[in-house]
Amino acid sequence: MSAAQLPSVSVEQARELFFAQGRDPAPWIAPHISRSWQRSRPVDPQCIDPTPMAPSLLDERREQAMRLLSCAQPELDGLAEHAVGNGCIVALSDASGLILEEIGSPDFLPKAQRVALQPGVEWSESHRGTNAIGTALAEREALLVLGGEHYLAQNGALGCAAAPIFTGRGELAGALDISGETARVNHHALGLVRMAAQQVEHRMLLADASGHVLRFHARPALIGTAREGLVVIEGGRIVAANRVALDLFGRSWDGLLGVDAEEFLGVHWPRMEHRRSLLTLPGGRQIATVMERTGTASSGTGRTGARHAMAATSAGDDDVVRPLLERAVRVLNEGVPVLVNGETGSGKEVFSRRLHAASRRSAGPFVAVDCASLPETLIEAELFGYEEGAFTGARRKGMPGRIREAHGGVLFLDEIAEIPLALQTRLLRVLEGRVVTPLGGGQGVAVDFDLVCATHAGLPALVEAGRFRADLMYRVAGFTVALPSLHERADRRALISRLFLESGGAAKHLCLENDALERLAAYRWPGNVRELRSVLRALVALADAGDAVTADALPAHLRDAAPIADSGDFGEAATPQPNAPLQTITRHAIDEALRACDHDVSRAARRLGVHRSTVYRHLARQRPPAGNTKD
Ligand SMILES: Nc1ncnc2c1ncn2[C@@H]1O[C@H](COP(=O)(O)OP(=O)(O)OP(=O)(O)O)[C@@H](O)[C@H]1O
Repeated sequence: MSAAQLPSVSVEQARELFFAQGRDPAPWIAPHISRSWQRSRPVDPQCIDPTPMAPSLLDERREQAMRLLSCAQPELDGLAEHAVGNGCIVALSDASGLILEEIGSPDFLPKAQRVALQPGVEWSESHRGTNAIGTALAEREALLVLGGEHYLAQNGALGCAAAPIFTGRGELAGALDISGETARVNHHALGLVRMAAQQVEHRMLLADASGHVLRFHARPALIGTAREGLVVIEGGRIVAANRVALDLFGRSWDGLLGVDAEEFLGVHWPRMEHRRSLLTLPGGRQIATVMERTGTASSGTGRTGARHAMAATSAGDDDVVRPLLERAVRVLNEGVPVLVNGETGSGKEVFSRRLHAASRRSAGPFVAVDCASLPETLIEAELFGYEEGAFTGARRKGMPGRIREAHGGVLFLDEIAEIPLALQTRLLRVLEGRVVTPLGGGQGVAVDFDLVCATHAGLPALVEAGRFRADLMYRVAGFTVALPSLHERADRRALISRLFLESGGAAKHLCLENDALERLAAYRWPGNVRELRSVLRALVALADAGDAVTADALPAHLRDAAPIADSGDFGEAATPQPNAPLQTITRHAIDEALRACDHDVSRAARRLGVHRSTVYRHLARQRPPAGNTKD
C-alpha cells in the first residue's frame, strides 16, 4: 500500500495503537516503517542512549572499513556542503550500522550527539529500533524515517534519509545518511544520499575489480560516469556488477554472478577489449560498451589502505584532478607544504579538503582560515591566538588561535596572498620553528601540522611587486598544484552531469539532454565550478519533475556559447610538440605510451598520468565506431 493510500491516522495515533494496544501498525503507516517496528519489538522503548565506543576500537573498525571510507570521502565532502547549508549532518556507517564518520552543521552536530547519533555508536535496528541507517540496511533500500516513525521516542525530533551502499557482489558495505530536524529532511535529501551511494558503489567496484570491466550505457556520453553500468568478468565469468547493470539486464545479483560472460553477452567478449562497441540486449535494445582490462588480473585481494584505495579509485569526473591529488597526498605526507593555485571557484578548497581526507593527517582537524575575509587587525589574533586581556575587546579567557587548533591535522590558509606583509614574517617564523607564541606574550607552544595554502594569484608576480616575501613563498610552495579551470577540464562533461544530478536533478528525475550538456561544456565559465553550480540550480528549479532539459532551457549566453576544443585531456602529462594540431599531439602521446607499455591500456594511462577511460575515449575517437561485435 502506498503512503497516499494509508488511512488518515497520525503517526502519534499509530504509535499509540502499536505501543499501547499492541496492534499491527500495517494499516496506518508506510510498509517499511511497519515492518521495521515489528522487527524492533525486542528493543526496549525506554532504553537509554549508549556512549560511543572507545576511540581505539573505533579506529580499528575504521581500519576494517578503509576501502569504504576512502571511496566515500568525496561524497561525504559534497553532501556536507548541502548539510551545512540546511542545518543537517551527514553520517557514514559500516554494514553493521556503526557510524564511522559524521560531518555537517555546527548547529545540529551537538543535537545529534545528544541522541547518540555520532561516530562510535551502532545505529542498527537491533540497537536503536527503527531509524534511517538501520532500516535502510535491513530493507536494502534508500528510505526516509521522519519524527515519530523512529521506534525510540527520544529520536522523535529527527528527520533522516539514508541509502545503503552495496559491493559489486550485492553485499552490504554501509550506509550514507543525512539527518536534521524533522522538517529539514525531505525527498530531496533522499535523492542526494541515493545518488551519493551510487557514486561510492561505482568507485568501490572499480577499486576492487580484477580481470576485465565492461562499462556500458545507452547514452555513450555517460560511459565513465557513475551512471554507467559495470560488470566485472574474471575467468570468463561475471563476478561483480553494479545496480545500473542489474536494472538494465533485469537480473538480481543472484541471477548474474557466476554466469558465463560469453553466453550471457552473446559475443566473444575478449574481442571487445579496448574498443567501443554496440551490444544488442535481449529485446533488441542497443547499448554502447567499452571493455577494459584492469591492471590486477591475478588477484583483487590484499589491497588495503586509504592511499592505495584512492590510487585504484576510478571516479568518472576525476580524470584530471585525481592524479594531481594523488601526487599532492604523497608530498604532503612527507611534510612538504602544498600550494593550490587556480582561478576563483575552480575548487581549491574542495581539493584541499580532499587532500586532507586522503592524507596521513585525516584523523586530525582541517582548520581553514580565509586570509582575504579577515580584517588586517584581526588576522594576527585569529592565527596566533592571544592571552587573557591581551587587547581591548579580546575574549576574557584568551584564545589558542587557529594554528594551534590545527595541531595534529592540516592548516589550510586560503588566499594566502592576502596576508599582510607585516604578518608574513611572523608566519614564516612559525612555519620554520613550529612554535606559536600568542599575542600578549606568554609561553610559546609547539605545534605539529601539515600546511596547505591556496591562491588565485601568481605568487612570483607578487614577490616581484614586493607584496609577498620570497622566503615565505618558497616555504609555502613546496609543491604547487595548478588546478585547471572548468573550461579546460577534459572531464567537464562528467562533472556537469554529476553536479546537475546533485543540484536536485536526481531528486526531480530530470534528464540533462546531450545538446544542453554540449552547450554547457562549450561555455567559458569565468566563475568555474561555483558559477556552474548556480546555473545548474536555476535550471533544476525551473524544470518540472521528469523533464528532459534541453539546450532551449539554457540562458541565452550559454545557449550561444561557441564550442571549444578539448584541450585538457592529458593534464600535465602530455609533451606538446610545437605547431602540431592538438589531436596529433594527443594521438602521438597515446601511441607512444601504448607502445612503451605493450598496448596495456592501464599501464599506458598510468604512464600518461591519466585515467584509463581517457585513453579509451581517445582511441574511440580516432577509430570508426565498431559495429555490433556479435559474429
Ligand atoms: N569537484 C567538485 N564537486 C562539487 N562541487 C565543487 C567541486 N569543486 C568545486 N565545487 C563547488 O564550487 C564552489 C567553489 O569551490 P571552492 O570554494 O573549493 O573554490 P575555490 O577555488 O576555493 O574558490 P575561491 O577562489 O573563490 O576561494 C563550491 O560551492 C564548491 O562546493
